Amino acid sequence: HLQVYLRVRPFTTAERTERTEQCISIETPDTVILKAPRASLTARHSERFGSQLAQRFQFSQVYGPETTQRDIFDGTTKSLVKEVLDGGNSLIFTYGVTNAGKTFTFFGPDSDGGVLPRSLNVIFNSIEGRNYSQNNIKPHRCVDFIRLTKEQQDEEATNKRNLLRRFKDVNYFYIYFLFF
Ligand SMILES: Nc1ncnc2c1ncn2[C@@H]1O[C@H](COP(=O)(O)OP(=O)(O)OP(=O)(O)O)[C@@H](O)[C@H]1O
Repeated sequence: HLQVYLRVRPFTTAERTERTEQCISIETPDTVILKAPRASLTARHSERFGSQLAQRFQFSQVYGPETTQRDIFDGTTKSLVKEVLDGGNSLIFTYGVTNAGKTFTFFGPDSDGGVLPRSLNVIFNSIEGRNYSQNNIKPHRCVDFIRLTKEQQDEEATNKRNLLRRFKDVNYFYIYFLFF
């Protein structure tokens, strides 16, 4: 079942003027009305031809500028993560013009994470007792997995050891660098 949400981010100080504030209004919890700025080509064009200036758009829910990261997560994503933990599949993606707030909504600043870190928190807090302790399974093409033979498991273990050793060297380098 498809849900389409709209998040309206706050105006920045530079953007906020009487004119821009009139461009968007949240009419009901699931409807917004957009008006083209008076000086824009769209507005001038539509006045000339006498067509409707304001347009109404409907969503499953509209989240206004005062909405917190937690509100967004609780209202849009949390139930999907719970479904995934019960074996279901879910997809969530953001769509919008540049500067609309997609990255902010998805990742968020470190101090106030977006839907991705919040989802991972729920997942990692819920898998205790459910994680697979053996290392004989490897993901294959996103939707499948392969069961490794003993030789393949040894090869994977060697690769992992080599990789971690390389990271350790890098860390030593930074510690050395900071120290002097
Ligand atoms: N809900 C919000 N509250 C406060 N600031 C926000 C909010 N949403 C976005 N911003 C700020 O607005 C700016 C643009 O947001 P962001 O980078 O997330 O846009 P974007 O849609 O990912 O843009 P692009 O497509 O260009 O990557 C950033 O400075 C971000 O911190």
